[in-house]
Amino acid sequence: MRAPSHSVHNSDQPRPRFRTHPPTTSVLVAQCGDWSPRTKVVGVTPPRATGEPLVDASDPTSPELVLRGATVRFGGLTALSEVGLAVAPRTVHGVIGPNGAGKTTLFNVVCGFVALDEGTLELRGGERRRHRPHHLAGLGVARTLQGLGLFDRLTVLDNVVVGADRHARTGFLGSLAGLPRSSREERRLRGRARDALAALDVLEHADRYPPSLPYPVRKRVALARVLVAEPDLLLLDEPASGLSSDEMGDLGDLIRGLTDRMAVMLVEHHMDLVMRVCDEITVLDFGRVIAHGTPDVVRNDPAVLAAYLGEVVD
Ligand SMILES: Nc1ncnc2c1ncn2[C@@H]1O[C@H](COP(=O)(O)OP(=O)(O)OP(=O)(O)O)[C@@H](O)[C@H]1O
Repeated sequence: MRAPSHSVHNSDQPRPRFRTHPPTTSVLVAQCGDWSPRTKVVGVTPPRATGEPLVDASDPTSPELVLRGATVRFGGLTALSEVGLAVAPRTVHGVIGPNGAGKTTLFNVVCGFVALDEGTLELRGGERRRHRPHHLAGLGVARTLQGLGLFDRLTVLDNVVVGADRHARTGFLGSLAGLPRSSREERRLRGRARDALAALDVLEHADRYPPSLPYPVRKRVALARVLVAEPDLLLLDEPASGLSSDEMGDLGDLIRGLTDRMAVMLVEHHMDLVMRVCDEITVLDFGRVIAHGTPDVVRNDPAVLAAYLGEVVD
């Protein structure tokens, strides 16, 4: 790993740009990019490496996700180093950084695919170093995959019913094992799946099979499948890949619309989309947080500009 060419943020010492407040109530009040005019309470000051738990499932204003001192090593390589981050409810929190910065590793930590070597992860289910990926739905977290992961041999509607599993009394695995669902429950889940498809404007394709649909439609179906679980926190991993600029504009509107119901953590390379939709952004480089704040703060941060070495950040 090459040595950082600039100073890095120590998660124990909040950067002077941020207003620091007592934990949990600490907020940045910000106007965000092109999404003004609106003044919204967004963001939670990045937490210190140690301290009292911040996530409180009974408090709708508490963060959905808190990482403290998050460190992951792969052999001799430190992929994440003392990362502190908090995702406020009903906001879009972007995670950006150059190639190899640690974005995917961070995502995988939240999803339970990678365990922390040091530090803690808090979700609504409590503080932990690692949780199992199959517990994610129960913790109110859903994720999209870079690949769409749709079942080709299931109709669009059935693909989305699979995502409603969290709300089923007899889960998808249970039904695979031959446990019957009542017809009432089946109707309820199908109703939910139809609502999710309608919300994403793809209900007309409910009876079709994914391979027969254009890519942008399949992307919406994949999103419907995670939204039907009604997560508190949605993890979006490069959702703009493969979309045209018009489609990206629609996606931006869609992501903003989700904040009525949930928080979104967005890993994305398309800076225009990130700057447009995010309430706040954490910037990683060499596994460390080098900047955090609103799009306007981040896009003008010299450390961010240096990390991108001339890439346009707007
Ligand atoms: N399983 C692994 N084993 C060893 N090294 C890994 C592993 N996963 C990631 N790394 C290394 O950790 C560092 C961070 O990788 P990561 O994929 O998280 O970065 P990224 O920001 O997602 O990059 P990109 O934008 O290119 O996808 C890189 O140096 C990468 O080579």
